[in-house]
Amino acid sequence: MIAADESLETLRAEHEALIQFLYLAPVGLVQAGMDGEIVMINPISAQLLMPLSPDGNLTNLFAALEDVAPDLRLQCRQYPSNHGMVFEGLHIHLRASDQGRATPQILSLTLLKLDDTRLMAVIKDVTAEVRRERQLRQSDAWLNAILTRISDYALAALDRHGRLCDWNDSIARVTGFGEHVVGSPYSVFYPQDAMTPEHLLDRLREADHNGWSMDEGLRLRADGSQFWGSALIAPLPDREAFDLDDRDVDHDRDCAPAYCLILRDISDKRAASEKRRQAAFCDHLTSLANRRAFFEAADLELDRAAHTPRQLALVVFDADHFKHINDRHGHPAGDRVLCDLANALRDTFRAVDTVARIGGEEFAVLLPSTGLAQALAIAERLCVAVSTRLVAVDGAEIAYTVSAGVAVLAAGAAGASNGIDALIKRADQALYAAKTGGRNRVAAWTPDLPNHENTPQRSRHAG
Ligand SMILES: Nc1nc2c(ncn2[C@@H]2O[C@H](COP(=O)(O)OP(=O)(O)OP(=O)(O)O)[C@@H](O)[C@H]2O)c(=O)[nH]1
Repeated sequence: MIAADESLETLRAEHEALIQFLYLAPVGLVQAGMDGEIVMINPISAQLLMPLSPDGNLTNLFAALEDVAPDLRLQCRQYPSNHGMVFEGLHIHLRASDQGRATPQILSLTLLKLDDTRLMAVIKDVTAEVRRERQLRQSDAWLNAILTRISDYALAALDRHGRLCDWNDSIARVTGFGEHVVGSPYSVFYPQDAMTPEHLLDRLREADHNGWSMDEGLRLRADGSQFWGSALIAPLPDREAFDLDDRDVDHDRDCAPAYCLILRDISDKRAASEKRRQAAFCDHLTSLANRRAFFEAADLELDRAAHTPRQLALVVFDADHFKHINDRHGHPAGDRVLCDLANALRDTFRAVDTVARIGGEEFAVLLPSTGLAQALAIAERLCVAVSTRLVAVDGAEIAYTVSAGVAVLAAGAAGASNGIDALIKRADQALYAAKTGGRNRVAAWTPDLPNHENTPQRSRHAG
């Protein structure tokens, strides 16, 4: 009897020590059921998750993170084994407006499946770490570019407008273009739609500002075939000083080499780099850009618009009565509808637009250099196209519709704006107007639209 009491006491002490550990652990820990219902949560997790919970009620892990990491539920459901790491160090990007914070925050989430009924989540604030990593990656890319064998590259001189100043064998070797390419903008090496004249100048400005500018993506050969390449642009150290915005015609100075372009065929590295990019920037369900990719693209576009005044349009799309579709056909069927909507978006927008899934059934498209009329027309086209589609799931054919809100940042307004959050808020107000106006429609933001932040119909705290 005494032995039984002692072992019970030991058990209690161990349990107490475990609880103490959970409470004092320097990272957030959450134990949940397979449906996300929270069983145990330590103070750090509560601190990090509470501001995200739509209703302030921290009872379900998936619900708390639904707006900022809509993939979780699906990934857990699809995890093939009865225990193991569902994912490790998933970065969840929170905007300032997600939490009423002054600065954005990045959380790292690791999710372990303990057995068929239990999940354990480890949550950390990695904002500072990620910033440092990003700086290191940029330096790495630059060093790599310098150190790799020069024969892999096409090397070209560009004038201050980004036009090719001369031609050499390396250009022919990598791209197949002949001497006639001299005088063309370097976008001649990019597929149609992948670069606008503004983007071309943006890259030059970024090179002026940062010392270099690098991008990776599909490139074009003279015969029309495409390859996966990187393009590094760096200002020449001994170029004549000039102001890019100075459009005075001075022929000699106009044609003088001002930048070097290093174009590289990295097709053999595409698989590895695509895998890395997909993991970090793609939405797991739809393969569209995820929230992180969207906000990074938005910051870049706003920065560009602040330097070179231009319009920037944002369209937010939201599937109508989606809860009803889930309730009637099941969550997996709902997922299929979301994938169908993603395909429709992909087919409708240009390569220079950023098409992203930014919440569960919410999508956003950023259209650089686009005005209101054009954005409205393309959003309308998408809504009409979707309303005529049927998604076949398990013998049923599901019809669905979407509503859209459009907001445009006027040329010259980027510098004075409160960033992308303000633009999202406007597009959201317009979306709300489209919803209350009957759904399956597009609405544009106007100053008289009500601020719906606290209305119960739409509880969105993201953006
Ligand atoms: N299948 C599926 N459903 C999701 C996902 N993310 C969110 N949802 C569901 O989307 C639904 C959104 O519901 P509500 O916000 O009430 O909006 P709604 O029913 O679309 O109604 P309106 O937006 O007002 O037209 C909820 O039922 C969520 O569970 C997902 O990844 N997959």
